[in-house]
Amino acid sequence: MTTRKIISHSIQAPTVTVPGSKYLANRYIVIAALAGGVTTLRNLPQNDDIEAALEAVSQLGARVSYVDDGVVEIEGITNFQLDSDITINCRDSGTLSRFITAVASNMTSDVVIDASEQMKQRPMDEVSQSLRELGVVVDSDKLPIRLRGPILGGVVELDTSRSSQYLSGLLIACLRAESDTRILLKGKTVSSSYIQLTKDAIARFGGVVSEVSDTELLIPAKQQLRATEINVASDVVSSSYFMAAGLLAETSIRLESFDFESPQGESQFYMVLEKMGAEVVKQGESLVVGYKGPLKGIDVDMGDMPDVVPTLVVLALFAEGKTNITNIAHLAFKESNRIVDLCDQLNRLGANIEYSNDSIHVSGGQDLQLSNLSSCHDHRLAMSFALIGIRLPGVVVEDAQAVEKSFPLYWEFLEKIGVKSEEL
Ligand SMILES: O=C(O)C1=C[C@@H](OP(=O)(O)O)[C@@H](O)[C@H](O)C1
Ligand SMILES: C=C(OP(=O)(O)O)C(=O)O
Repeated sequence: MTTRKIISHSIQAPTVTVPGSKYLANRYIVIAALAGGVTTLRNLPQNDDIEAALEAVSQLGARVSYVDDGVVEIEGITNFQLDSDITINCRDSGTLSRFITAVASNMTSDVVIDASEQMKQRPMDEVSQSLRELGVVVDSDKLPIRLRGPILGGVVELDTSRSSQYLSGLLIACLRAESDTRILLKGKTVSSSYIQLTKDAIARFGGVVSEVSDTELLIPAKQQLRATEINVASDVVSSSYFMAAGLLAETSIRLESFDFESPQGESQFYMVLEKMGAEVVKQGESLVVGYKGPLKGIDVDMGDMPDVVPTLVVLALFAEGKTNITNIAHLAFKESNRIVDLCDQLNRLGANIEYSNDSIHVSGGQDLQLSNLSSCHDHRLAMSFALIGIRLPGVVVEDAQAVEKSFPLYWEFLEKIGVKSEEL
């Protein structure tokens, strides 16, 4: 475990281009594995989750070639019956665990899906139960899970009130099912914009998913997906840390190649900042977020922007007045419990944050005292906590290497924009 102290900053209107989106990459990699031919992915982010995804599809028989920096070719699986059992390690990735459990259900030989101890605590029941209903043999509702396909198809009820990833995984996996699949949604779908991200990714490979109604989806059977060439757009969540860094340093920040077209909820985080009083300017493909004066607390529903809640809470600590964040019960099932762990850690600074099972209430402008903050092995807490050092130099982030999950170069990126930190 590494510990980092944020020492000082000298941020002055920097320009940043963040790496490619892990969200898009996760989708393209598994869909490419099911497609015929060779897919080329450019601007692929290099991080632990994506490494695990590439390893997983290559274990299933896709041929993965590293062509150049950030360029990978994936030749789709041709033989869905492997000679021996395999065990896939999803490490800390919830997205991969949910997606690959469904995708590997197309194999007619045994596959074991495993993951880190942290990931094993996150729910998988909805995935295993729905796959069983679709004809897959699944031995457990918790990781590690041993399964054997194929996916026969049919009608399945799916509860998407804890995670949208269950549905995204099924939409991708059932493209190859033996007969049509109808998915009937139960409960309120959380993080619903991620479903559109999945549908768009499927469409890029020529796949079809029809929306029969708000609660029913139809996936035609035995689809022949076509390999393609994709330049992975930039990561909208990684961008959030630099927007926040600029505002905390009372300067502006320019994000180049910002993915304005993304359906992912977090791509609209700049609008939340605008509501708090930031100046936001779109210049071609760049987004400039500027400081106009102290930010103001707001009331905001973050149900569809789950992954930038830690960034927002850190900003809210330094805003005037109260920020009330609602509709976030699903944050309990992330790498950490992103309601309880996030707030308990920040309260070590004397922040006085209140929370319930689906909301966080931050009173800005409290007197903060230096303290060590544990990331709780959650990359998003590590990256957000580091930003506090811009206002409170000396803050220490424990378990700082958690950033490797999505953004291993985070500390170097911070250094480049003028935030100095050191490993203790
Ligand atoms: O489909 C995806 O890529 C993701 C969906 C969201 O999860 P939930 O649907 O579980 O909220 C998000 O928090 C996660 O980081 C990635
Ligand atoms: C929750 C996250 O990822 P995952 O669910 O894939 O572990 C995240 O990246 O913030």
